[in-house]
Amino acid sequence: MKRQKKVFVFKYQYPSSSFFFISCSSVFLLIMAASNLSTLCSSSHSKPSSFPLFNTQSFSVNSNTVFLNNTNSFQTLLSHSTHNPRYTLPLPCTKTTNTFASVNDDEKPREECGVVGIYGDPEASRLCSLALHALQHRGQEGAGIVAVHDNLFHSVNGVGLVSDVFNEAKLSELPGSCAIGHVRYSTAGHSKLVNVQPFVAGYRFGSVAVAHNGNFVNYRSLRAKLEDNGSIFNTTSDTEVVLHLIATSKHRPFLLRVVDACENLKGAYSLVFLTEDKLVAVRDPFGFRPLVMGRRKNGAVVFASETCALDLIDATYEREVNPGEVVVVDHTGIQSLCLVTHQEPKQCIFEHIYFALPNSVVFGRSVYESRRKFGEILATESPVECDVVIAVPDSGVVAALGYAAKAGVPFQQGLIRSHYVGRTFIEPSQKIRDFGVKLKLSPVRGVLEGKRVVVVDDSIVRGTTSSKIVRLIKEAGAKEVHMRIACPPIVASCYYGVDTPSKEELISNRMNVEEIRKFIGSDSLAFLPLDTLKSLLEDDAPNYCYACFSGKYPVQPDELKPNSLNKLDWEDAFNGSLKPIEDEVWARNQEAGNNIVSV
Ligand SMILES: O=P(O)(O)OC[C@H]1O[C@H](OP(=O)(O)OP(=O)(O)O)[C@H](O)[C@@H]1O
Ligand SMILES: NC(=O)CC[C@H](N)C(=O)O
Repeated sequence: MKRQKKVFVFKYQYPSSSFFFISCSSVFLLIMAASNLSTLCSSSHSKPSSFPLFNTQSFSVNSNTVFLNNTNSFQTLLSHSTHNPRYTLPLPCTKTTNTFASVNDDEKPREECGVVGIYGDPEASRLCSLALHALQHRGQEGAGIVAVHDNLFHSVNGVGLVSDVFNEAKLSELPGSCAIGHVRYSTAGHSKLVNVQPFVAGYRFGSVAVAHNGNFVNYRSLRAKLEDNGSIFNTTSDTEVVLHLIATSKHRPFLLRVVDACENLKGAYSLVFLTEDKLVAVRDPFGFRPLVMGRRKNGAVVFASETCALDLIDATYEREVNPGEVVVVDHTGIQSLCLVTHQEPKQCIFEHIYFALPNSVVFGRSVYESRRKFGEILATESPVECDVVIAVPDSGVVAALGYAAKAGVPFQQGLIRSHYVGRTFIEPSQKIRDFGVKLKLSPVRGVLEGKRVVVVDDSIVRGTTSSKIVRLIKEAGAKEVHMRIACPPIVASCYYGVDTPSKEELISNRMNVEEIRKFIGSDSLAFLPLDTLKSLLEDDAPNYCYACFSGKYPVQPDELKPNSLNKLDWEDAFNGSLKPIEDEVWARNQEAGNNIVSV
């Protein structure tokens, strides 16, 4: 039986644009139809609460029943394959190129993926590649771009850095004025070509490409359900489920399929979709991961994970995609829908601490300013007699500048970072990994010798980096080494797109501050207290997720992250459901001592 859609529509009185509010079963949609793009998107940093009031008006979608609703409850409306040859869904209109390069893997918190989408620029794929360069810090495992031209999808992707994957010849294989791109760090599914995004799929009514930043916490159960209904998966990435959900949705048009798919998703997602004629950007109702919108002088609309990508391609920042918002761009203009009623957003504070570039504005705040303040607070709350302040480059630099300024002590470059070693230098064995820090960071003896040194870093995860750094600095002749960490202790794993290790592997979960100090060998150690961090954010404090510092998860993960030491390689095998085997067969196998492990 066809699902009956109950539709609530609100029209916003706004010159040359209309805002509608719709409810599609349990999902509420706010449609903001704009005939005048410049009018619609003229806001500066739009905050969650900046949505205007709505006036009710009947509106019918697909001839279904229309219901009126009260406007007031919405006043505070709030505000993540490339197709590759192994992808076997019907893709009659897709041309694909894969590029292979080296791939690394490590056990640090991995950066976030980065996404970009461009609508209406003849150089769409070139601009996408530039934007991906700007977002490279968010993912270094793989990169890809999908462009659409004359209803044909063209895709280039590969493992490695953007510069490894794209060159002039590759970009010339991506014609068209609309494109999406992705740089990947895996959270679900291993770091292999098959999981490099964007993914492209063909379904009954056309083709769709998707790029995702985030992590679906109900991925395994969704996948199991889809597989039970006959879906055949071609990757081991959580992102693929969204394509199956869209393909199996009974709704039409495409936009409602996206909304229907999102109804089923739990967790973090900043997504960009590309169809033959549309670019769609979606941010989950909690707004865990960032997504901004901008525009180029020629009117081309750009979506990107961070404003630094907009800056690079001369696009003017217009606003954030609000938590729970679906923004659709096509030849008729821009429509905006909202997936749910008011929810307090839970934006990732770690974007400000570590992931984002300091020149970006994330969640309406300057990352540079946040980090500088974190450093200042550390200097105020955890002062120590010292001669020099140094940073662990790169992400500790701005906080160190803040610390030095506040403490009135000179900031110096006591550690030189090799830019030929990636942000996530990886080695499979701990023994070799230990060389990683040494390879990446070299001490400057002249700065450190005989000095009492304050070292500022953004975070301690397992404690590997800190312990190596303290040793390096002491070997360079420092008299004292005082570690200052510009974030609270990380005690819980992230399920929303940050590939932090399991709880058991986090040093702050196993040791108190004094024990960590002894472990890393510093003369003193201080973290930024969580309460202080919250008070710095002032009224915005409730709008952030602190789960990695508190273990309080806004969206409960369906299952706990396995200890990476026990991670199973079959995760990437195409051998059926990834859902834990919980039935009798599993019990029998266990009794029989068969080697089947539930993760
Ligand atoms: O306690 P650990 O497990 O060693 O992880 C913490 C370290 O990892 C990150 O550095 P990374 O090299 O990834 O990033 P960066 O180059 O941006 O500083 C972070 O800045 C810490 O230095
Ligand atoms: N870091 C991310 O945002 C990862 C996106 C997606 N979950 C993947 O593993 O590819």
